[in-house]
Amino acid sequence: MSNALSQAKIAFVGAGSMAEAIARGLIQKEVANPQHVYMMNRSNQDRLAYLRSEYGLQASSDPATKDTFIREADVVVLCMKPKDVESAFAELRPLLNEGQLLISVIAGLSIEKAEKLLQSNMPIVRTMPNTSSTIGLGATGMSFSSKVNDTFKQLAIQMFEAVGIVTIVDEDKLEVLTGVSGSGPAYVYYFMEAMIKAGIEGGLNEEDAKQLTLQTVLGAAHMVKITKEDPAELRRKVTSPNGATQASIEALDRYQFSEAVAQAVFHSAARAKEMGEQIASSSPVGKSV
Ligand SMILES: NC(=O)C1=CN([C@@H]2O[C@H](COP(=O)(O)OP(=O)(O)OC[C@H]3O[C@@H](n4cnc5c(N)ncnc54)[C@H](O)[C@@H]3O)[C@@H](O)[C@H]2O)C=CC1
Ligand SMILES: O=C(O)[C@@H]1CCC=N1
Repeated sequence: MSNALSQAKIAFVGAGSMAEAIARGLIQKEVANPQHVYMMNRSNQDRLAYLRSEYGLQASSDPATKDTFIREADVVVLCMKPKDVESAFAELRPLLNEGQLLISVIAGLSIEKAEKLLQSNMPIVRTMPNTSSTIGLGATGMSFSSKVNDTFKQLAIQMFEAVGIVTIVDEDKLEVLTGVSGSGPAYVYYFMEAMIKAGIEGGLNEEDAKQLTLQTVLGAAHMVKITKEDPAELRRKVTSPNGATQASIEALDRYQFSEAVAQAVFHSAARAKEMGEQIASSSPVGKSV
C-alpha cells in the first residue's frame, strides 16, 4: 500500500450491501487500510460487529463516534437508501467540509440536488455501482461535479476499480446506466431462475438444472469477453439453420424478449430518476447520524 488511497480515511455512511461490497474490495485488494475505513449505520449492532470482525474496519452507530468518523474522513461515501437521504444529509451538513471528497452511490440523486441539500460546493462524485462489486466484478458508472480536481478523480476511479470496471459518463446518462448495469444483475438472475424452472419442468433434477444454467451463463459471458465477438455473432454460431436454437429464438421473439429487456432498462432508469426527484431539495434539521 503506497498510494493516496491507502493513506485516506474513508467513511461509509450506511452499512448495507453496497457499502460492504465496496469496502470488502478495497480491503481485500489492500488498496485501503482497514484501520482507516469507518462504517456507520442507524442502529444494527450485529451488523457492525460482523463488519468489524470480518474486515478489521472501524464501525459504530454511536452518534459522537460517527460525528468524529465523518469530520476526520478524507472521503465520505454515501450509502443509504434514497428515502433516507433527506434526514441523513441534514445530519451530515455541519460535519462536512470542502476539503473532503463526497462520493454518492444513491440511485437517482443528482449532483445539483446533493449540493442544495448540503448547501455546499464540496467536490461530489456521483456513482452507480452494482452488487457484483462484492466479488470484484462490479461495473460502476461515474460522473464528477465541477469541483472535483484530478487528484480526487483518480482517487474515486481507483476506489471503484478495486471492485470492478469504471465507466465515466455525462451525468444525464447515469439513469440509463442504472437500467443497464445497476439493476442488470437482477435481470440475469431472473433469466436464470426461469431457465432453472423450465429445466425442472422438463424433467431435469434441480441440482443439474442449476449447474447447467450457471455454467451456460458463465460460459456465454466469458465467450463475449474472451473472443471479443459481438453477442449477435456468437448467437448466430449457436443457431443452426432450422435447428433447435432457431426454434427457441423464434419463441423468444414471439414473446417479445428484446422489447421486454428494453422496457426493463427504461423502467429502471425512469424509477431511478423518479426516486431522485422525490427527494426534497431543502433539508430538514435532523438528529446526529
Ligand atoms: N443494492 C444495489 O444493487 C445497489 C444499490 N445502490 C444504491 O446504494 C444505496 C444503498 O443500497 P443498499 O446498500 O442496497 O441498502 P441497504 O438497505 O442494504 O443499506 C442502507 C444502510 O444505510 C443505513 N442508513 C440509513 N440512514 C442512515 C443515516 N442517516 N445514517 C447512517 N446510516 C444510515 C442503514 O442503517 C443501512 O445500513 C441506495 O441508495 C441504492 O440506490 C446503487 C447501486 C446498486
Ligand atoms: O433497485 C435499486 O433502486 C438500486 C439501484 C440499482 C440497483 N439497486
